[in-house]
Amino acid sequence: MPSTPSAPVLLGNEPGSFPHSVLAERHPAVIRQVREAFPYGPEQHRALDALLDSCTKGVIEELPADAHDRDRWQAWGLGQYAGRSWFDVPWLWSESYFYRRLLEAVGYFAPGPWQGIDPFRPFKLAELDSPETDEELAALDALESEPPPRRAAALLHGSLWGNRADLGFRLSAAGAQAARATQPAPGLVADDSETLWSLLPPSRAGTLCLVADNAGRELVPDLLLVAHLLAHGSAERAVLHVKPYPYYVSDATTADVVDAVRRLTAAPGAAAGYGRRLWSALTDGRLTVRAHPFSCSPLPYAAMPGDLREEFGAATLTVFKGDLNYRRLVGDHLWPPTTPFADVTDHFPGPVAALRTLKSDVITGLDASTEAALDATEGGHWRVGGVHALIQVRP
Ligand SMILES: O=P(O)(O)OC[C@H]1O[C@](O)(CO)[C@@H](O)[C@@H]1O
Repeated sequence: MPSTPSAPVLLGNEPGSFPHSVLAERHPAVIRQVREAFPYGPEQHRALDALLDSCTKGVIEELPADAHDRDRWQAWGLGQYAGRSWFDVPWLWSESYFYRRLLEAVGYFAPGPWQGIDPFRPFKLAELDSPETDEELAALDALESEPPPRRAAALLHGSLWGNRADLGFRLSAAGAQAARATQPAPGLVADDSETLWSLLPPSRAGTLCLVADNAGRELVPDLLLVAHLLAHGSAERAVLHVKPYPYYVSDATTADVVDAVRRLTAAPGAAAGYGRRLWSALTDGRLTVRAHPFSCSPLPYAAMPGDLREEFGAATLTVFKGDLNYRRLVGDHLWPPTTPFADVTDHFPGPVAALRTLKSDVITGLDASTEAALDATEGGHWRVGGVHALIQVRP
């Protein structure tokens, strides 16, 4: 990326900044919520106390010697960061490691009765079962009479704005207040949807990769979009990339995909048809689910391993959903907002798109007038409030 200006990596050590609030306030709130959601035993409570102490006042500690993924985390920088404050290392790294340690504290990885029990599952299920999800699914009935391109556009926007439904984000009072303050004026700050559709013409054979973000009310519209694209020939195959373990509270895992598809098949009206199509696409291999370890890595996608690079390189289009995936795609830097999206995704091996609502300071690809208008009307809140969104594409 020779023409791209360098920009500072985001750290969490500036009091008053958004990253600092995530480490100092949101992570303790996540520990509290998880503790209250399950009847964990004394050992787990002690481990959660220790994590709370470490992540707010202590330093990053090594993984236990017998941890199954110790080598992987060493390769991802653990040796370099151990012993340093959680606030002084790259924010992305610190957040990712927090979720890794939280799962360990509740016994998610260790053989035993709590192995594989998702500490965020109650919150994810509550959202999937909510009246809002019912309403969103009922709205599909009216779409049935629309011509396929209009239906596709509606489903694309459903998937995009579904990214507002982020359980971790709601734990931040600042984020929720900012969102309320500027409603009801959500707007797209960049819209490359025409380019996106040009990469998915109805007759095109090829593979669509969708790098999913949150479960529940984001994953459901993601799946609806995938079902539509498969049914209308915009993609012959689709690969849904999910997380190999629970992460950032509501990120989707394979279990969440199963819950979402079952929710669709059991729904009344048109939603059930989408569910049945997804079920058969999964069964016959047109839709596959991938849970690559790198999906939970604390590193940007510029550092992805060869197998993933090959896979994305062979896809017709890879769509990255959500804020965190955006940060990892463009690099977790405080870029000047007018930095071209094409420059910061230069490393990516194929056509790539981002569908994201804005929930962190990272932003690229704005035109100068949009940036000026946002700054003038909202100060810095537009970056983190979750009320604006973007569709960016690098063919
Ligand atoms: O679910 P998303 O859209 O990836 O958002 C994750 C959120 O979590 C954060 O990492 C903060 O924890 C923000 O960057 C982002 O707002």
